[in-house]
Amino acid sequence: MSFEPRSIPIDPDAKAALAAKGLDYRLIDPADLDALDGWIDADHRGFHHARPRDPGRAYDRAVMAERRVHGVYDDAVPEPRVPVATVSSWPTGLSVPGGRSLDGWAVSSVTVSPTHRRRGIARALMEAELATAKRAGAAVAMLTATEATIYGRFGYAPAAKAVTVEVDRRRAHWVGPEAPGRVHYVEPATLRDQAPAISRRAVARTPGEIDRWPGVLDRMLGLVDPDSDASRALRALRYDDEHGQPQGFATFRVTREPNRPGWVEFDVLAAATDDAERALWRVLVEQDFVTGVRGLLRSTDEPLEWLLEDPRAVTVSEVTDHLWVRVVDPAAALGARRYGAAGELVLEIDDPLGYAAGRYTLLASADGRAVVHSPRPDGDGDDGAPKRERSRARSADAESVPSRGARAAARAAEPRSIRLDVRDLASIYLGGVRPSVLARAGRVVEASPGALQLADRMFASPRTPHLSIWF
Ligand SMILES: CC(=O)SCCNC(=O)CCNC(=O)[C@H](O)C(C)(C)COP(=O)(O)OP(=O)(O)OC[C@H]1O[C@@H](n2cnc3c(N)ncnc32)[C@H](O)[C@@H]1OP(=O)(O)O
Repeated sequence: MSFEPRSIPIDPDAKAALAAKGLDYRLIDPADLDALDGWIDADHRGFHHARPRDPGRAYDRAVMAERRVHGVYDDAVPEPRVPVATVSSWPTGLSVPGGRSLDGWAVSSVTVSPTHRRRGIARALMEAELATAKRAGAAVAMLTATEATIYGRFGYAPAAKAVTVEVDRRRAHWVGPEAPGRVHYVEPATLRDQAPAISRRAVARTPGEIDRWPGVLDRMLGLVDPDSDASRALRALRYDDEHGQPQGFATFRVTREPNRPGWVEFDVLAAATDDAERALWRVLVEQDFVTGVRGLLRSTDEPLEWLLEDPRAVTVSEVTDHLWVRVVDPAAALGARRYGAAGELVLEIDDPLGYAAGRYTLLASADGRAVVHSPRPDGDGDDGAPKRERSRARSADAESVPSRGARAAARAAEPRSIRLDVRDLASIYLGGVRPSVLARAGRVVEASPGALQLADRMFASPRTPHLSIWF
């Protein structure tokens, strides 16, 4: 999905709702630098950051020029050029199981000034973003959240987790295979040309990752403000495969007191291959004169403990809901991913805001591809599934049914169905949690026997979903 995000008109409902509170909801023209700088100041203040200065401000201006940036203005404040609320958004791909990229709508920079909080400003902004996502043709909206209690009311739910991984250096004895390629130290600036392609491939193979926006790799590589202390402390590693092709990179810092062993800290490890992932981990954990290694925003499913003689050298903490997803077009979202098992499953989705409500029939074949049928607009109850697709999916699904009689019964039966809220759909969508776990929590309801077991098998993802950046 690539288009000018500012081409969509401003949401009239939010404009009217905020005008009724004496506030002006505006879409900012990035060429109006005074307005953009006021917005950037409000965004920094809203997240309790220090006032921005160059070159960070120049970076923010460049990033926001690619986005849809809204501010909410109150003429009664002493500095009316600084908005009392902010939000930014942009179209971007979300990797889904099977390797495809789903059209998504990323939402970020949601702040409301403490002087204007709890008057429904964030609600107006968030509802407008959903309407805009729908107009943009996105299948999902998505965000990363400061607090886990804010976004459920708008239909978002955790879809991919992230963890902090710590490794005790003294116990980190490598027993994993040798990678066929080599890891090199490189200057971060030399990665500028290679990082985007490696990163694209790493994103594509991991459900839950979103496309990297222009400029973010410069920030990761410390190139936005290369003379700052933080950037100068950054070291970069690159893995080249046995043919000399770059397949992964990582950046890290060592924090230490004088004459004391330090800690290796990193939050960037992008690997397009398993060899690259292993080799980079190895160099990170096998450093001398360090106490340990701390990797931030890592997967819940890192292979690391299986690569060390002592798996207890690895500890996992700060397990967080990281990627939040809100399904706005279930047919497009469900049709984009591959499924872990063939079958026919009906999803009866409840959505208080209406976007995803309805009955969706998911027909997955043995190769994992699926077609999705939703009710016809005339509401005659026929899901419109072509008979040929239905019988193919059913017969593949019936392979596990033992007897001929049972197979016939299964074929004659109504398709299996589950009932769930749009938030639960978001949580099972990438395979981050099994539908049966949400059923145990009293959220997903098995509407016909065997439906949960089928749903568990279908929604399973061969690779655990993971998002390794904040956005
Ligand atoms: C995607 C991102 O950008 S994540 C970043 C979120 N922003 C921050 O954390 C910055 C600091 N916080 C803030 O700026 C504000 O507190 C915001 C943006 C979270 C909320 O703004 P407000 O305008 O006060 O929210 P608003 O009045 O519209 O509240 C809407 C609903 O959310 C609830 N709510 C708002 N903030 C919170 C919160 N921090 N925790 C729990 N519930 C909240 C309100 O109670 C209200 O509930 P209801 O309508 O169901 O009764």
